Amino acid sequence: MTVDVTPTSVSGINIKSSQNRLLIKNGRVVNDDGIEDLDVYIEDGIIKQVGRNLIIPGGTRTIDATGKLVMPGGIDPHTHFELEMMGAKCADDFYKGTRAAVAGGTTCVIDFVLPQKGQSLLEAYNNWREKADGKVCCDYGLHVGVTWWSPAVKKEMQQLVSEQYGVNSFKMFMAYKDAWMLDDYDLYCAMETCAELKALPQVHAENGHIIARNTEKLLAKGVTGPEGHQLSRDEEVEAEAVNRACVIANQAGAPLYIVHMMSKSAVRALQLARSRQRHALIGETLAATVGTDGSHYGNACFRHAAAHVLSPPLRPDPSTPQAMCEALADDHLQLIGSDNCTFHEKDKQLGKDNFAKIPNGVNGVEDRMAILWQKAVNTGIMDPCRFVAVTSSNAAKIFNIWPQKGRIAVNSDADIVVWDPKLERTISAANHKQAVDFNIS
Ligand SMILES: NC(=O)NCCC(=O)O
Ligand SMILES: [Zn+2]
Repeated sequence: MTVDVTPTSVSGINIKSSQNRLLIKNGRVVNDDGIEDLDVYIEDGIIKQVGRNLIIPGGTRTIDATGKLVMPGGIDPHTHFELEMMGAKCADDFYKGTRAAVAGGTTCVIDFVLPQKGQSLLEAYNNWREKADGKVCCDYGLHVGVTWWSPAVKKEMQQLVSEQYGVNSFKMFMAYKDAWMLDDYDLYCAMETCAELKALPQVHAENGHIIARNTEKLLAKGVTGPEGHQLSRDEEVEAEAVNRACVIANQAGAPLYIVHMMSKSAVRALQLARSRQRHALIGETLAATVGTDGSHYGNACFRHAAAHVLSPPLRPDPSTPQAMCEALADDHLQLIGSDNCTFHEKDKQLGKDNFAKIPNGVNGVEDRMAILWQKAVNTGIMDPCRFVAVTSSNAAKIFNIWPQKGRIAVNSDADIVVWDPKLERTISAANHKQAVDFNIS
């Protein structure tokens, strides 16, 4: 991600007030380490006072948050806006995607720059900045993908971590053979470079060679529908790659962040690796796997089944969603992202006769916080403080973003959501850049 925050554009959002002073009154403030009944006063996008009976200037716009929770805005560590992959382009651009994010209570997203094989990382980074700047409705940062390896890539990684770019995380793929996948040698080199640069390596952990061979075998047997997607890459294929990625990170002397962990087997592999690892192992899961399971791949309707195709896939084991909530609650996993990567129906049709050609990706940037609230907080698996940790403050800490983010405290950026526990969603959000609030109901 970059440390820079680009200016926000709020065009198109129903702005209720352009005042730069806002008081959120009578709410319960939730941080990752406690809950208190407090009022929050914001001026020019910065939290100026937190307490009761605050003395504030006249004419300040007030939100009555009685019965509501006042929480740090969500940070979604994993989105793909305007990404081109598998012959299609994601339906959400940076405007639509970040607008949806804010409507769901997320005030910062971290997207992925994914260079084509052979493409300059700097060129790809600049392209992504061009796509996003001026369009985003909330803060954003960028992780950069290392999709091929050479001394030139290493040099560009060194440049990208400089203050000019501020990147501090690089993502490598162990899947998508013949596209973004790195072999183990190159993955080792990339992780060593991350360790040298004090950047955080991230991996998509699935065994791309096994997936490729299983796909050939399934197609030869006449399995062409979306059910073939999960059959070609079961839990073991994910867990093996998690273990291998941890071993390589350990050898490279690097910490490791594993994106979109989708199965109980993968979480077990991560837990096992933690007992021997020299550096931190961080696990992210997705709203999709907390929200539902892989039974959709058996749906007779191609449109329905293909809409659920993402990698790693949703798992057929129906106990997976609850297990993922428990893993987040117990700190076996540390974050929940959306991996928002939406495709129009016509694009999913590219794989009508061959599941391996269905563009991979689902929605979730708007729904991430509500899904976790419903599945984990309302069920008693997780308390609101842990909810704040896994949806916001852990990302702020892990990616070292703006230390003042992810926390409701004096002098923090006023990225705030007012959360209605009865409606199970945000009813209002304040964005620090313009100190506006908007009603999304
Ligand atoms: N996850 C997925 O299926 N699509 C987005 C690209 C990726 O992260 O693998
Ligand atoms: Zn992704």
